[in-house]
Amino acid sequence: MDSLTNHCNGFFDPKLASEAPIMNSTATSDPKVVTGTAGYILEDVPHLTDYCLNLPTYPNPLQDNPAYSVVKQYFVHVDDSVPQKVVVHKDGARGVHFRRAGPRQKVYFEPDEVQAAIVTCGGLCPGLNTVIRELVCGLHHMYGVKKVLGIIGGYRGFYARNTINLTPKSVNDIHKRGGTVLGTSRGGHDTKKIVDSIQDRGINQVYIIGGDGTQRGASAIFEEVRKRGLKVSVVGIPKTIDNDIPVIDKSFGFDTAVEEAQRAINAAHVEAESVENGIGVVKLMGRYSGFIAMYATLASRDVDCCLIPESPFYLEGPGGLFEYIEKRLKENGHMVIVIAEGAGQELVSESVQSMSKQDASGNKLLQDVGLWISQKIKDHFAELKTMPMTLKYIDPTYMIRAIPSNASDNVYCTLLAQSAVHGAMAGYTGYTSGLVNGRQTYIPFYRITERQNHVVITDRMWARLLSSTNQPSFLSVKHVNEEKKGEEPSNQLPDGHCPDDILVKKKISCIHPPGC
Ligand SMILES: Nc1ncnc2c1ncn2[C@@H]1O[C@H](COP(=O)(O)OP(=O)(O)OP(=O)(O)O)[C@@H](O)[C@H]1O
Ligand SMILES: O=P(O)(O)OC[C@H]1O[C@](O)(CO)[C@@H](O)[C@@H]1O
Ligand SMILES: [Mg+2]
Repeated sequence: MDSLTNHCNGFFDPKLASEAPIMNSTATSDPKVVTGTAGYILEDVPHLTDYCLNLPTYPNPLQDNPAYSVVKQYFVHVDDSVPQKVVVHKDGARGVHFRRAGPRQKVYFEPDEVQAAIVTCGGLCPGLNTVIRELVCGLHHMYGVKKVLGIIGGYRGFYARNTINLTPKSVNDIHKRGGTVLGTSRGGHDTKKIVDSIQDRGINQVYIIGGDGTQRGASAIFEEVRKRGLKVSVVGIPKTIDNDIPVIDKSFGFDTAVEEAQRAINAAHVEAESVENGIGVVKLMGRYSGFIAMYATLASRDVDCCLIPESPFYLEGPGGLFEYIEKRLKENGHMVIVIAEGAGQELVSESVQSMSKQDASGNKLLQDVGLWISQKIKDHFAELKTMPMTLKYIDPTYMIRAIPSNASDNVYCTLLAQSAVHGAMAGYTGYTSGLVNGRQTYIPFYRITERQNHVVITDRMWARLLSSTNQPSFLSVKHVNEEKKGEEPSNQLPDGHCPDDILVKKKISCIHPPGC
């Protein structure tokens, strides 16, 4: 393999490989922001030509592909962008936009020149294999790219493990399996070693599938690649079962996980309603964000109480959980509680000795809130003596993420993967491929990594949940006002997502038009 094919200049003249790359004026990776009339802002993504001069372009091979040549306007117009907010006021600014994903007229790689690599990092999520499959097939069938490496075992696989060759044949039916055929890991991100490996192997397109931590790692890789002047497109594909990645509509595998959670909730409901004063407790994933618990609750309608990390609750006294459980049992004879793994951690730490351990990636390891709350409820009713009850605790944690993705997630994964490939072939880099308001876009890494997505408990979606379960909000009017005061003003958000458009404005600097 030619180890120089991923150098900006080495592609043309091997002698230049040892020299410093020629950079143009945008060599530092400041955000690329374009402004237009009526408050239009494009938060653009980096391009290889930002730092590699005189790169040759080639006609997109898709123009000769019979499947695509019949499509009117198949190629995306260079000025197409997608608004982050679709609800607007008549006098409001047009706001932040992202570059629309899709194939471009010109590409910056010849098929034979491409050496792609795919890696999966972080926890499992339904759909990982589908994304891998569609990256391989997209590269192969749409662009004629034959060389695709699978990096084994997450980031550390770049420098500590073997790679495998991925072909359309070898990935043909992997989408029917849960997990990731490449394996995954936490920790082990060593930017320099990873980029050394990218350089040594002649990799010039890197597809990095993973959650918030992974995207931070991808951003570091992009910066190092850029610093070294390598012609390497670094592309993130957002994966998170917790739906905690901001900006995007939702993450792939989320619907599958919510659907699978229904089975656990159904079981808890059947168990609970079959005995006198039956209580079913189901613990679902959600380290810092309670989206799975919230959507699983809304979908099921059998849940009487949903507890998530974003909504603090308390057990004893008026308005507390125990009071509500007693009331529900008196009214209905049974109840179901869904609790996200990150809920009530402050309460658990009070009663269980906190170990404050971290996993290999630095994520806080949580106490088992499901077991804890089940025991607390049992103790409460044992003390009460007047109300015998039966509690069944179900923990389907890993079952909801280790399954293959459902049909709609498969389609979603396919579009994500194909968009990622189109972007890399067109020379874009340093971006996450993501769905914004139903459209595929390229989002700069800093927008993905600057914060986590959380359920906003003063938003309509949480209100819908409260009205469907009739559970207490556990919040006083004072709390709600404080919560609202702490938020950035927002009027155009998808329900249940944090406002985030303001955050970035503090960080970005305009580069176009001059003087902006
Ligand atoms: N700030 C960071 N800089 C560089 N690499 C990071 C950073 N944070 C995490 N990583 C790396 O990213 C990989 C995945 O991180 P992590 O285990 O936090 O999972 P994740 O991508 O957030 O996915 P999920 O939380 O959904 O399972 C790990 O290999 C970790 O070392
Ligand atoms: O046990 P593992 O593999 O670290 O994964 C658990 C974590 O992964 C997540 O699903 C995020 O991917 C969290 O909800 C959960 O805390
Ligand atoms: Mg994470």
